[in-house]
Amino acid sequence: MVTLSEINNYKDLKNLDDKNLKELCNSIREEIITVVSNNGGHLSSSLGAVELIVSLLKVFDPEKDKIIFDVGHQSYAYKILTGRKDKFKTLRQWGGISGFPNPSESHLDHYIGGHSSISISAALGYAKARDLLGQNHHVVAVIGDGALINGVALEALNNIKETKSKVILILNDNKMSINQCVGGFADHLAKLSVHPAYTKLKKIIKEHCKSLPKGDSIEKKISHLKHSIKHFLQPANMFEELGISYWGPFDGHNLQEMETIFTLATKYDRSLLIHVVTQKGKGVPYAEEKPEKYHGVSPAKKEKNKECYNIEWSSKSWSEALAETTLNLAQNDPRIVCLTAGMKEGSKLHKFHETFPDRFFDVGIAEEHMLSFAAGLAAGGLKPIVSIYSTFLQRALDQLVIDIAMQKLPVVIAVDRAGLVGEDGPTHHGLFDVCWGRSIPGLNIMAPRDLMELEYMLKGSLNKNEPCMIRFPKGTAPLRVGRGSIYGTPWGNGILLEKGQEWAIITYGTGLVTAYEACTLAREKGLPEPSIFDVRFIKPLDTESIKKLLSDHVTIIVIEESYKAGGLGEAICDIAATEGFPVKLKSISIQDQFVPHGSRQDQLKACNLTAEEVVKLYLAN
Ligand SMILES: Cc1ncc(C[n+]2csc(CCOP(=O)(O)OP(=O)(O)O)c2C)c(N)n1
Ligand SMILES: CC(=O)[C@@H](O)[C@H](O)COP(=O)(O)O
Ligand SMILES: [Mg+2]
Repeated sequence: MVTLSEINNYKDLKNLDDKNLKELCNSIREEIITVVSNNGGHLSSSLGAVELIVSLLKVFDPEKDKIIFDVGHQSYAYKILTGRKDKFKTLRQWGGISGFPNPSESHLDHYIGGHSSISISAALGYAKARDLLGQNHHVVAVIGDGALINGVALEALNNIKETKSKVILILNDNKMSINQCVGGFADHLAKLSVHPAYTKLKKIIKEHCKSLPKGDSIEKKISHLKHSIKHFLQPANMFEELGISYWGPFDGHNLQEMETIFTLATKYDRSLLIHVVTQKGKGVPYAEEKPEKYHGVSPAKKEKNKECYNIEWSSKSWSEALAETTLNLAQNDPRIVCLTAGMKEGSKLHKFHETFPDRFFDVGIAEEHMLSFAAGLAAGGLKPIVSIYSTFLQRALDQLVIDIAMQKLPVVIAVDRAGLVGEDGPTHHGLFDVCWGRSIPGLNIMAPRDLMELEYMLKGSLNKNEPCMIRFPKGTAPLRVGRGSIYGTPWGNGILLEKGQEWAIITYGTGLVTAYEACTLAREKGLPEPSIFDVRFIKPLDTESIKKLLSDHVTIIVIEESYKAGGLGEAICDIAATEGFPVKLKSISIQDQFVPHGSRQDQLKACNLTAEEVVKLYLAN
């Protein structure tokens, strides 16, 4: 029996027959399950793509050919087979290998993964570069049915005919994004999967696939097969209409079938799309049954929130709290509608969907469309709440600026996963929204420090009749941070939570936790305790209160889990410089770097966002 331990890398696949390859696939699955159970990671997609990746690596040579995985959350088998077998146990850990492809990790990762739907564009770029530079290799993009519907992927499909450089697209169709794929494209792919012409074609190909000859006769076989494919491509097919040959659908778990088709694709002279049908979660009954539940698995070791003076933790995540509050508010206001771009699972919006199916819109992975759609809904008189991760909001920056802010439309954007996100790493941190958000005229940006504030800010934003962004992090939400009540603090004002001496911490959101920890540490060390000021509203800023803090303290430390450039620290520096306050102003924020994957604790430490560093900074001259 062949197991992973007998394989060094993909080059060894050449010597394995079908039976051995099947055994190897089982062994790869076992390794993926073992590591993901401990470290967390993207289980269902990776399980579903094992045979696909093994077949790709039998036919293509990644030393020469370029293979680009869309998102890359399905590429664990590729990592294992391309020199990272031993390191795979460090998946997503600090200093270990990334959960996504990354060329800085291996020269066999040809493009960075993390965000979806860019693989066709990247492949087309690689292919055009190859042709203009007179090189000779294959370029393959592997894209899922969920990722395919995004605007970027569709723009790339549209450009293939014009670009005239051959790319091989592999559409991994498992009928799932994170949740079930919905929409016109899903219907089109489903029709292709059952169309009688393709069923007949599949039969012929299966006949051809029974044995793949060597040498000259492969050319004969390919020419025969090509002829058959041409003959049977009659039904309406959007890929064919776009000038891309469509081959499929094939069984994405049938190694022989895929090897033959991929070999044939290498001989074909035009861009083509190979439609393979796979089962998300393949080989593991619980993942097959509930692929959405095992799409992203959390690490076995849960990070605990530290007990801290004046902070009471809840058992809810920020996402759960946002979803619950949205639902409660929607019960009393029929104009409230809720939107997500394929993230119903992570954003915990099931209950809203079930309760108000007509007021819930999952647009699929289509962030740009979602924001313009929300703008239209608001212009039409509704109150849209857009639930989106900070990192994915980057995709729709233009829509936020022009469609929403410039038209002053009352869209509420609930920005989830703001700050460091842990194991998903640099592609998924929400570290930019404050920096670019502050520069957008008329946009209100706020960060609740606890659940009471979240509710207050969501209600207030819905009444404000202006564009509002509410940002909150990944993980558990505090029930209460600092003083119990925010009532009496006017909308837009910051709040002095602790009155200390000599030094003050100015911050928002998760910075409050660090601030309270620093306060506790200062007390333990016999140092003066700081004032703690929560700005609450990052834009517009409560300038008057900040001026008072600047005049009442010798040292000010600004803490923010966001990039320094364009952040709160700079805004306060600006006030201090303009008004000429003779204050020592220091800040701890994210410096000019992409923060690697690992636990959130590892990341906070690496970015100096800890109580120890705050106290150290206070003591430094
Ligand atoms: C721009 C962007 N939006 C959202 C996501 C979150 N996300 C990651 S994988 C995924 C589903 C992708 O579905 P598909 O491409 O079909 O791959 P599958 O998970 O089915 O293997 C989503 C929504 C992302 N990575 N990038
Ligand atoms: C690959 C991807 O983009 C998503 O699956 C993402 O990893 C989800 O993040 P959460 O686990 O924080 O929901
Ligand atoms: Mg899919």
